[in-house]
Amino acid sequence: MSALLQCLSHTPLVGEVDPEQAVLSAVDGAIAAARARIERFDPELVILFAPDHYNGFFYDVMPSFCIGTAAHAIGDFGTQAGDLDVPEALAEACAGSVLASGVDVAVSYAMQVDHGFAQPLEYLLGGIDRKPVIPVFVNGVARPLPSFQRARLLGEAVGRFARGLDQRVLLIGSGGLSHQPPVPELATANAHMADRLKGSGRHLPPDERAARTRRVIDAARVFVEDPHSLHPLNPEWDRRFMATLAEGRLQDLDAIGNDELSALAGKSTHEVKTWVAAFAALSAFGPYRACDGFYRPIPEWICGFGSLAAEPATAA
Ligand SMILES: O=C(O)CCC(=O)/C=C/C=C(\O)C(=O)O
Ligand SMILES: [Fe+2]
Repeated sequence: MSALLQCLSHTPLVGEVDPEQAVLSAVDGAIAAARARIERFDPELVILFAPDHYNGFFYDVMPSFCIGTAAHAIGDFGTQAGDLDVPEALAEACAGSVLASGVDVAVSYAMQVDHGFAQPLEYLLGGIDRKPVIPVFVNGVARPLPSFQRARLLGEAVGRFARGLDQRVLLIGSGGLSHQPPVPELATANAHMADRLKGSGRHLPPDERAARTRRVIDAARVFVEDPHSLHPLNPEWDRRFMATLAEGRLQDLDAIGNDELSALAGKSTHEVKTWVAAFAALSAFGPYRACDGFYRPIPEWICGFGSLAAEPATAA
C-alpha cells in the first residue's frame, strides 16, 4: 500500500501555438522529472482525475463526478485515440466504495474521454494504455459545477478505497490552472451548438471537429497579442492555489464559490478540482510532502501551466 501524486496542467495547443524555446524546455524538464519519479515508483494502478470538454459528457445527463469501468479516448487535438486499460472489477469496487462513503458518483461502462485524460497518460506514462487506470471524471466546464468541497470529499473517498488496496497507486490530477479558452456555454449557445452540447456532439462530423480545433488555435494567437481578448491569466492566484495544496490546507478552498473562482482565474480553472480530488485522495494515506512545484503563465497555451508532485511524508 503506497501512493504517489502527480498533478499536471494539460493543453490542446502544444505543438500548435508554442511559447519560446526556453519556456518549452522548462516545461519539458518538469514533465521529464515527473515521469522519472513515476518510473521509479512503478505504479501498479493509476487513478486519474480529469475533466472533459464536451467530448464525452453532455447535458443529456451531466454528472458532477463519474467513474469509468471502461473508457475510450477520442484522440482530439492530436492526442492518442483508443481504449484505456481499465480494470473493470476494481473500478466497480471503487465506485461502490465511494458511494458507500456518501459521495454520489455516477458510473459509466462506456466512458468517452478526450485530451484531458489522454494527455497526462501520454506525458507521464508514455501512452494511454501503459498501466491499469481507473478514470474519474470531474466536471470542470459545464455549469452547474461541483464545489471545491465536493471535489475534496470525492477525493478523500477514492483515497480511502485506494489505501485499502495492496498496490502502488499513482494519483493524477489533470487540468487548470487559470485559463479560459473558448469553450462553448449552454447559456449563450445558438440552437445548433445547444444541440451539440446536449449530446449530438458525441460523434462530431470531421468538419466541425476541425473548425472547433481551429477556433482554439486562432484564439490563442490573438490572446498572445492581446491578453484581454480572453479572461487574463492569474499567476498570483495559481501560485497561491498550488501553495495551498502543497501545505495541506485543502479545506481552506471550501469557502471559495464557483462564481468567485471563475472571476478570479477564468471559467476553465474549475479543472483544478481534479488537483483537489487527487490531493484529497493522497491525504487518505496520511500527511504528505509536496515537491517539484513548477509554474509558468503561458499565453500561447491560454493557461497558467503547473506541475506538482507529492508523496506520503512517511515515504523514503
Ligand atoms: O468546443 C470547443 O471548442 C472546446 C475547445 C476545447 O476543447 C478547449 C480545451 C482547452 C483545454 O483543455 C484547456 O486549456 O484546459
Ligand atoms: Fe482542459
